[in-house]
Amino acid sequence: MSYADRLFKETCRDILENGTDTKGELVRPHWEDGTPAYTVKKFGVVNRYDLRKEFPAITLRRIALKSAMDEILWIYQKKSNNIHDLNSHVWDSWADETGSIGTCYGDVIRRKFIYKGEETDQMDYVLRQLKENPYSRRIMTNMYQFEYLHSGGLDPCCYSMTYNVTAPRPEDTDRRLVLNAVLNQRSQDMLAANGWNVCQYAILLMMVAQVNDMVPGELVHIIADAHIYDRHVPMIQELLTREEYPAPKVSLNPEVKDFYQFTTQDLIVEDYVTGEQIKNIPVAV
Ligand SMILES: Nc1nc(=O)c2c([nH]1)NC[C@@H]1CN(c3ccc(C(=O)N[C@@H](CCC(=O)O)C(=O)O)cc3)CN21
Ligand SMILES: O=c1ccn([C@H]2C[C@H](O)[C@@H](COP(=O)(O)O)O2)c(=O)[nH]1
Repeated sequence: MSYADRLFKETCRDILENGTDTKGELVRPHWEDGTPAYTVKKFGVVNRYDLRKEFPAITLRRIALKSAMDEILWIYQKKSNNIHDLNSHVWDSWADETGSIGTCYGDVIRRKFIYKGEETDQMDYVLRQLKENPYSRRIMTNMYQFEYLHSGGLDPCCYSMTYNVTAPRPEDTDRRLVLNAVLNQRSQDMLAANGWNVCQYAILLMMVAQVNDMVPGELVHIIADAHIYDRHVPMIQELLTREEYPAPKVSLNPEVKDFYQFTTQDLIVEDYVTGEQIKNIPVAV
């Protein structure tokens, strides 16, 4: 059974049983009808996924893996902040009339800076460090840039990825170096986006590993505020009763050796058996 299902269920149960309620607090998000969107929340959730064992997709309901990858390519490869460059509609509510979500996400990744005399951007910096200096402990992207927050549509939730290379363990038959990462997330909507975010960053780790001829290893997901919105509680309770299936097999077209050449066509998904999709999840804006 999928390990991601177990972790998802454990995290949600923990939030419902031991979390605190924000009801009555001054909360920013609201529902479409203007009602404040309160949550039950848990501070400081840490989930570890080992990509050498299986892909971390929940099977309780289907995660749209190609759309999830498309959004990650939008941020880290196209480095775009315009929803017209995105194939899904998940960001529509946060865009202005030109389609821009402002100075956040891809806009921050795209920004140039000078590193050791050369102009680069955050993603190119990561790719170059992994090639030239793989054992460095300074390989990261960080989208939480205070000087740009005021004109962004939404402060980034998944805001930093720290890449870290380890040697293969004695029992590993694949003797290539292992690429791990810590994903830091300040805020997590468990129903709408937990499964989605985990799969996105697993795919990003797989892409970055492949272009460096490394094995994707552990993804450590650190969530500061893991929450379930009030209107999502019945849907989460129903998900908790669902059957779990084995994790799907997810791989990348092995021909792609350049991070900037990946497309969603290069994602190969096999044996993804899931429970029924939950239609029309209300998203707090
Ligand atoms: N309250 C809230 N929750 C979020 O998850 C969220 C925000 N706000 N603000 C911006 C983005 C948009 N996000 C979203 C919104 C919807 C889906 C969603 O409905 N995903 C569908 C598939 C969508 C598709 O195939 O195009 C799913 O089934 O996972 C995912 C991420 C994550 N973010
Ligand atoms: O990738 C994402 C993007 C957004 N979310 C969720 C987390 C929160 O529920 C909202 C953002 O509201 P804030 O008040 O800015 O925290 O969006 C997510 O889980 N994953």
